Amino acid sequence: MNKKNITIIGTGAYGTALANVLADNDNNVIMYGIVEQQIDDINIYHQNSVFLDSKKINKKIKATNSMPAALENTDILILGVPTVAIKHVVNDIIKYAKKPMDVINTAKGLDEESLGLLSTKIKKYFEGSSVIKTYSALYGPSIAVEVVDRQPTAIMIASETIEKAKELCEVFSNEYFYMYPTTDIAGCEISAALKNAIAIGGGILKAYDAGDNAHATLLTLGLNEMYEFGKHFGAKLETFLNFAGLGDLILTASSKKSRNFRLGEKIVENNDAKKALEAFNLTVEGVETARIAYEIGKKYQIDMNFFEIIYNILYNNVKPISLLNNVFRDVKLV
Ligand SMILES: NC(=O)C1=CN([C@@H]2O[C@H](COP(=O)(O)OP(=O)(O)OC[C@H]3O[C@@H](n4cnc5c(N)ncnc54)[C@H](O)[C@@H]3O)[C@@H](O)[C@H]2O)C=CC1
Ligand SMILES: O=C(CO)COP(=O)(O)O
Repeated sequence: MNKKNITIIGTGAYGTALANVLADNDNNVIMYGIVEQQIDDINIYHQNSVFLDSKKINKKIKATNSMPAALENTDILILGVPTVAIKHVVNDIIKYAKKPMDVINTAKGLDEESLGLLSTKIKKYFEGSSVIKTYSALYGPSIAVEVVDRQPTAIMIASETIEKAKELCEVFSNEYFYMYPTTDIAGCEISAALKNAIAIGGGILKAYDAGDNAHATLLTLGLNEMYEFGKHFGAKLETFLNFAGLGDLILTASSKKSRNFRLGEKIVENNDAKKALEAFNLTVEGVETARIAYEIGKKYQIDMNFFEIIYNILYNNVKPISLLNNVFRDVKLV
């Protein structure tokens, strides 16, 4: 495989983890960031301590605060910022990119405006420009810190064609990072977004010490609601059984390494979602997703008992105990 020139937008936890995989695979990797401290940390100390403690990353990774410099000769562009920042960064990318690129999104969210898919929105942002050659996105259980530790990780890449997905698998895959190709962008995206809200529920149940039976039941109900939701967007069942669906749901709704899970625990500690959110200064995509999923559920009359409960806890001042009291009552399976 030829060396690729890869630009990662964002110097956060996941962007850094992917940079490490790609540099380990001998690609040229440059990260674009807006926080000087993170850029210096990467360039000088070969670490990104705000997100990943003092774990060392590949010395070949470079970082810059100059978008034009970051986009000098890019073959593959990775959007490594949270959903809320995507519009802003794409505007700049269009201004400074020099040639058409394979664009890969990593954000896990939904589109609020159209009550639809984030991929549709991202492609729309690029519309009319010639800088996007193909669109793909990464999904699956991959907590950044474990990827940086080179612990075995398996995820999916969803592209518009299977040929492109397979080609990109070659770029990312190595002995600790396995990538599975698919064209089911909708299934992957819905799984990835919705599991974050379910992970908040996982943290809530854990904090109440609800037990392993309850936890397993939540995962089962959550997976069913994810699929019920996905059907409205033409998603395929097999994606929900793959790394993007079942895999990421099990991970994030069970692990203290997940920020969404930890937010759930904090909500119980505070007995109040608003207070917990005020004190929680980390990227938690599940909060916005719960609201948008709830709206989409209403629009398409999708039966989503779990999402209604979690929405009410997050936005309507309903106490977190209501998850324990209600989620096991109105059980509907696919
Ligand atoms: N952390 C993880 O383990 C994983 C995260 N993801 C997803 O990746 C996406 C990014 O998450 P993380 O890396 O975890 O977030 P993070 O909170 O660790 O980092 C976000 C980064 O984006 C940067 N940023 C924000 N606005 C920006 C802008 N306008 N221009 C340039 N940079 C900007 C911040 O400075 C920060 O460096 C999220 O959607 C998340 O769900 C996916 C898989 C694993
Ligand atoms: O999506 C993730 C792992 O696959 C990361 O989960 P959190 O955003 O909850 O930390």
